[in-house]
Amino acid sequence: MEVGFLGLGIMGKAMAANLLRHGFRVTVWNRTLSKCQELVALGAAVGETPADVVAKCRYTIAMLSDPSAALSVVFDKDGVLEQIGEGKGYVDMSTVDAATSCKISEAIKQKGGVFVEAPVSGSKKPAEDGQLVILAAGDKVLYDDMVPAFDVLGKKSFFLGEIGNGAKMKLVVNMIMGSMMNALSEGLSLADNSGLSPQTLLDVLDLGAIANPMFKLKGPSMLQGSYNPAFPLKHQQKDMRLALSLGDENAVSMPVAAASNEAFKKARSLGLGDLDFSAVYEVLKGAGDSGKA
Ligand SMILES: NC(=O)C1=CN([C@@H]2O[C@H](COP(=O)(O)OP(=O)(O)OC[C@H]3O[C@@H](n4cnc5c(N)ncnc54)[C@H](OP(=O)(O)O)[C@@H]3O)[C@@H](O)[C@H]2O)C=CC1
Ligand SMILES: O=CCCC(=O)O
Repeated sequence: MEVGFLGLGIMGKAMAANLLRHGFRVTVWNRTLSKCQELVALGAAVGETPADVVAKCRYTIAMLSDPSAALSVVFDKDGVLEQIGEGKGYVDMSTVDAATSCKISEAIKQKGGVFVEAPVSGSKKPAEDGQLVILAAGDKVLYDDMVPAFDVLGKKSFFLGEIGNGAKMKLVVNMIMGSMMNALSEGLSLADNSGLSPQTLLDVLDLGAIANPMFKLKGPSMLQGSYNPAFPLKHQQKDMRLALSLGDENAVSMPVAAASNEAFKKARSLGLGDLDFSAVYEVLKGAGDSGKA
């Protein structure tokens, strides 16, 4: 199967490499074109523009940072819309809001193409290992066509119906994840500031009812102040913002998420946006320290 791949950041690079390893023919494009070279070494071809990739491939996948990047790659000059049409499918796996997805879907349909949104749960390592959870919605025929690729990229894919449902599900999941990261950070800080060993707290958590892979993976590196980005904090804050906006639209009160968003915003304002989202611990640790007598 031949696919195009737009966006070779942390996730896109791992996902495109995975497709190549499994025998897919892949044509890649990235805004910073030099990032394509690593994929070329694995056998990828390069497109000069998103339009170029879509012209060449029946199916094109995108993995881009945020709504503005997702829209730009479709609607701007040399974008996807210039070449999409009858017999071509576009699959956006970026985390965006439902309105962005709907706008892209409508434009692609007007040109005769088909569209699926398919954001993912799981980070850099699951992307490298083909263990993502795919949250797809939109055109069911295109979804079925993409199953061989989804089977390589993920351990499970869900088809959630109409466009927007994949985006919404992803935002709900990440809203919970961001709030949990804040709760863990506050807990580590409280343990530390009240004379307990934060490492022992992690050991206790790991044996109880709230043990989870995220605490297990991120906890030890947070205690070392090591925040090598798997999931950049700026993207987590974007997801909290979009989830809060979904809450606004549906009159759902989300005080925990709102407070967590403030902590992520504060972390961004301190220049931590490109670090892993667990770097929010630096903000909450700081709050604890400043409270000391
Ligand atoms: N990292 C993670 O753990 C996960 C991330 N996600 C989501 O996946 C998406 C990608 O994440 P990730 O790979 O971590 O992000 P990165 O920041 O590593 O990569 C972002 C990608 O988007 C491209 N990009 C940004 N702005 C534009 C633009 N205006 N026009 C064209 N291309 C643009 C970047 O190009 P360039 O190289 O030129 O900057 C890069 O290829 C995000 O929506 C994120 O929320 C979902 C699950 C997990
Ligand atoms: O959007 C990023 C999600 C990261 C994860 O699921 O571990």
